Amino acid sequence: MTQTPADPQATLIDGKAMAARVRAHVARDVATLQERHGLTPGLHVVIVGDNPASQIYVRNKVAQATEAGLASVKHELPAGTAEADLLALVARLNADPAVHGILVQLPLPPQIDEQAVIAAIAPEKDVDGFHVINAGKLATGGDGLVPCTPLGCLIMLRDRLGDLSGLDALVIGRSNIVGKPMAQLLLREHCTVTVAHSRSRNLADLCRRADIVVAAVGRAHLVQGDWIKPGATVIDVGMNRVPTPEKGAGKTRLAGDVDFAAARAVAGAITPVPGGVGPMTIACLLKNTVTAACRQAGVPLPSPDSSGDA
Ligand SMILES: NC(=O)C1=CN([C@@H]2O[C@H](COP(=O)(O)OP(=O)(O)OC[C@H]3O[C@@H](n4cnc5c(N)ncnc54)[C@H](OP(=O)(O)O)[C@@H]3O)[C@@H](O)[C@H]2O)C=CC1
Ligand SMILES: Nc1nc(=O)c2c([nH]1)NC[C@@H]1CN(c3ccc(C(=O)N[C@@H](CCC(=O)O)C(=O)O)cc3)C=[N+]21
Ligand SMILES: [Mg+2]
Repeated sequence: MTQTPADPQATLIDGKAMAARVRAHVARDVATLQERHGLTPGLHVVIVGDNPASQIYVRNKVAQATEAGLASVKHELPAGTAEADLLALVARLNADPAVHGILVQLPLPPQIDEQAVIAAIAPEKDVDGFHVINAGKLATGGDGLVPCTPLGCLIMLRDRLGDLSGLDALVIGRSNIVGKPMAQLLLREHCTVTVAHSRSRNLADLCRRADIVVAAVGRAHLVQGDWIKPGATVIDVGMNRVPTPEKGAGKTRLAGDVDFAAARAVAGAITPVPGGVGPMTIACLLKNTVTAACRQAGVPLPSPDSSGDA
């Protein structure tokens, strides 16, 4: 973990490879459930409108779910869908015993209240872990469904560091879907957790004290290399499209919230973007669907303590 002159670069945390291992594990569990109980976990993904980035994510989610042996269905609704119609679909999926997981892709068009839709999903089918019941369970020590992105980050952290107890963790960002649940998970792991946001002062100093930095902001290169404590573990959740004029007009590339090249020279380990948190998010969605299906069917998880389970 310590940097020596012979090893000046941080270890890359290969989220893509780790996600493939989690998915292989999910696939084994799905096969076991089929064999022992005739149970096929079903994941239904709902997308409203034709945001191209959302279309790609949803296609990847459905394809990876299918490959792992889940029954996966995509529901595509037009951009002008009324809230009542989306709520009616959610109600139908809630009532269908073959549906174990429901994901409504965010963001939703402006005429639809996202909170109302999340609240309408049956908490036991809320594989995003966004429902207030699941958020409340995470905050109070219950075993609800945990949001996929923070869960993926935690699996990577535990793979890298083992026991996280007592470590100083900084989470940058306080959204309900990433920052807050990430902070709750790290607290559950006995870290000393600081949560920073747009009003935080001295972000650089907060960062310099952290053994673990999770950046979930949505601003390319916000976190500078000289903010990183030598040897720290850096998890970059950010997914930012930045222009690459050298590749031609209008071309972009994906970048995280961390100045990767600079941070890599100081950190002990760091996730790349792409190939870090993103693939783990999708793998954890499949994992949550299997967890949800087992609970709904009243059967035990085939392998409860596997693949860096949180
Ligand atoms: N890889 C993956 O699987 C996923 C990636 N993402 C990516 O992660 C990033 C964050 O997503 P999300 O949580 O939904 O974003 P939000 O926009 O909901 O939240 C961003 C957070 O960052 C804070 N913030 C904004 N500017 C600063 C700043 N200058 N300094 C410190 N904090 C700041 C905001 O503070 P305040 O609360 O004060 O406004 C807010 O808490 C995005 O790039 C998103 O694309 C998201 C989900 C999944
Ligand atoms: N209800 C809901 N649940 C979500 O989990 C959800 C959502 N809405 N809305 C959008 C965000 C974003 N998100 C990503 C998942 C995977 C990658 C991913 O696989 N990224 C690849 C690269 C993808 C690319 O190249 O564009 C990577 O980082 O390697 C990215 C982003 C889930 N989200
Ligand atoms: Mg948002």
